[in-house]
Amino acid sequence: MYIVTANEMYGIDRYTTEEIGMDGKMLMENAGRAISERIESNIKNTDVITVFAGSGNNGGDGYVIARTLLNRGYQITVIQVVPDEKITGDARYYKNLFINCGGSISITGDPVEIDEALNQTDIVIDAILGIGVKGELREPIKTIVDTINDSPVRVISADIPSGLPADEGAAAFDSVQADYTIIVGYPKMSTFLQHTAPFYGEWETVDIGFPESAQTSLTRSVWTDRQFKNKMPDRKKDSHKGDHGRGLIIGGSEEMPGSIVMTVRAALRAGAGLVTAGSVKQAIPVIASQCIEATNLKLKEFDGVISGDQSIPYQNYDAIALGMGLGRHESTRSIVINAVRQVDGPLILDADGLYHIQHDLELFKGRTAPAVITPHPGEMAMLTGVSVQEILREPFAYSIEFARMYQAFVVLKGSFTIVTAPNGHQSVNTTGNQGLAKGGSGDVLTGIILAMTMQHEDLFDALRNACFVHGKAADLLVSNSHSVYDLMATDVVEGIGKVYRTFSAET
Ligand SMILES: NC(=O)C1=CN([C@@H]2O[C@H](COP(=O)(O)OP(=O)(O)OC[C@H]3O[C@@H](n4cnc5c(N)ncnc54)[C@H](O)[C@@H]3O)[C@@H](O)[C@H]2O)[C@H](O)CC1
Ligand SMILES: [K+]
Repeated sequence: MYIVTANEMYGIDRYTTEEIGMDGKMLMENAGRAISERIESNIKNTDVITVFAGSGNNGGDGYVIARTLLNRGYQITVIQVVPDEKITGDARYYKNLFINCGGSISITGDPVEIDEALNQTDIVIDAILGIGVKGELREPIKTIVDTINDSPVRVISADIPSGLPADEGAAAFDSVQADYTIIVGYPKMSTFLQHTAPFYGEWETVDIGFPESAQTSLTRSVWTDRQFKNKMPDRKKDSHKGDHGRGLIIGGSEEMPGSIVMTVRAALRAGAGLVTAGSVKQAIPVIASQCIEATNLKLKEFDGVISGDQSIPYQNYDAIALGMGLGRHESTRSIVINAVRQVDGPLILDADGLYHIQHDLELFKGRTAPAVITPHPGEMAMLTGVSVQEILREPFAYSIEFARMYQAFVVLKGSFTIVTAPNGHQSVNTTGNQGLAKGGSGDVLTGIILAMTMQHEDLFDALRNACFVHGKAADLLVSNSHSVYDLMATDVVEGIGKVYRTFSAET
């Protein structure tokens, strides 16, 4: 499922009308009808419905919905929140059809009248503004949006909650709070941003007839169950441990032996053939007792942390993960710097590994094998020199800038983790829940990433599948034996098996 910006959506619209030759009116009729079908399956036939229609094509969709539901016997009226001369083009055409079918319209922006209407309404269809919203809401629309939000009525938004920007980047906005949004064509970027996603309520998309060829330039999508299943490599019956990768995980310190344990366990559960944990001698007994399946590599230490002054036989491994529980001691830094310089297979940097590389990012440009960074928004802010708020406001843009500039894969973690490839292609993960907002979750993800990297031919697929498995494990656990309160990172490791069983054709 592709994710679009407003501009990309307008481009698809233009292509469909100008190149394919579909009439704009037909698209609007298709949109209004498809939305009406979904509305019908979400309401009672006794519900009193009010459509709020604005001046643009979103208002036009509103008039198609009003006519469709009126003709199906629903009690439905329209409040047009802009003066009549603003209704032009296709929207005017559909307004006239609604009137010709006996529909009734009141034209008002008066909050008292609107409040009275809301008191007699069960369902609001929000067709005030679509993806054409620009800047702050003007009056009377701003007050109307507040009035709708203050009312207990159920709100169904057409395409996008009115006022909400389709794209990332907006700091402040007023928006209708929808209970349910029926999105036209493709989900917009704001469906997957932490601060804008909640305005959509539940959502789904409707197909209005855009041709497949309209999608060719799109590079941003949601990673789905089906894609996970398609891209998950088969395990051959005659395979042996060497076929599933030999991974090295470097991290841990005397004070923090736990996080590398979670990474190692997750890598093994996720299917890595052989995993070696490289750490200080003080941490190895903990790692060895918690993951008896792993082998250990005792690294030189300095004051309880891994010493930067040593060489590591990276060439013996298929992929390396580095950083969890490493600590921020100056003497550890050159382990990270040297790894970025020397590891000539896939290198995954996480946690303190990212801290140590922050001033030497240029080294990524000299690598011949891929690098993966797995920052949370705070770490991404550190790496890019902007605030966390800025990262959260434009996670797609900051990820793409980093990935392109340093030719690295970026896994920007969050409620919608975004995976970005060096060529700028992006994928959003929608599995996972708030139970994952806990210490250790990132360590587990890194272990899964390491295992997936060694089992997939394509690294972008590996990263997307890793994020999928991590979130899905949490989802399955929360829907069965756990809750978003008690879920721990170690539970998520155990949940990996549930994901594989659920998606495996053999069980
Ligand atoms: N191909 C498609 O995606 C289709 C989309 N449809 C629907 O059309 C809208 C987009 O329509 P558009 O006319 O471009 O924009 P809007 O309806 O969002 O409204 C523009 C309208 O709003 C006024 N306005 C803009 N900003 C503000 C503001 N801050 N305050 C107040 N008023 C504002 C502006 O003056 C314009 O008059 C899309 O979302 C779909 O719902 C088609 O129906 C089918 C094809
Ligand atoms: K809307």
